[in-house]
Amino acid sequence: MKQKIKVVAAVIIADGKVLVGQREKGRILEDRWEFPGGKVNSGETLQAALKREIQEELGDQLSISERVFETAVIEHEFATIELTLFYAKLLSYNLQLHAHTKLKWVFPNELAQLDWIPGNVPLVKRLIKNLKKEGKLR
Ligand SMILES: Nc1nc2c([nH]c(=O)n2[C@H]2C[C@H](O)[C@@H](COP(=O)(O)OP(=O)(O)OP(=O)(O)O)O2)c(=O)[nH]1
Repeated sequence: MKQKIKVVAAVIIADGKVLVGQREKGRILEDRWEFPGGKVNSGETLQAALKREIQEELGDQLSISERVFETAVIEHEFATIELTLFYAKLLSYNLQLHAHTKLKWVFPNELAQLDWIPGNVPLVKRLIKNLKKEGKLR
């Protein structure tokens, strides 16, 4: 059976845009775009894992709010990913490149054009709808 991996990632919003990252070369799914985040360690809460990952990847502190939607299951060849996305805001602004080639801020109507991790595409479509709801982009 394929390995199941719990992953948590952040939909970081500022000034009406969402922060996305292009995975560094040499990592699984290199060059694809993703929401910054990573694997949850055993015994760690999703929120603690997300804060740790954002500190490691971007060198930044995060304020986490609600889940974007329920945990999604993404089938990759190498594993089954259980991905939970949270809305979040940056509390610092270092945006270091420890896991990404590029980071960029994207308006919701441009999100669908990125070369996403394949399983992310339906999630991005749902996210775009969600972002149109009142208050989400502030
Ligand atoms: N961060 C992130 N990972 C995602 C997304 N969608 C998706 O399928 N994944 C997958 C890709 C990876 O197989 C896994 C995340 O693991 P990772 O390799 O980024 O993990 P990590 O930062 O803990 O790093 P590592 O030390 O194991 O390299 O989840 C997403 O939007 N963001």
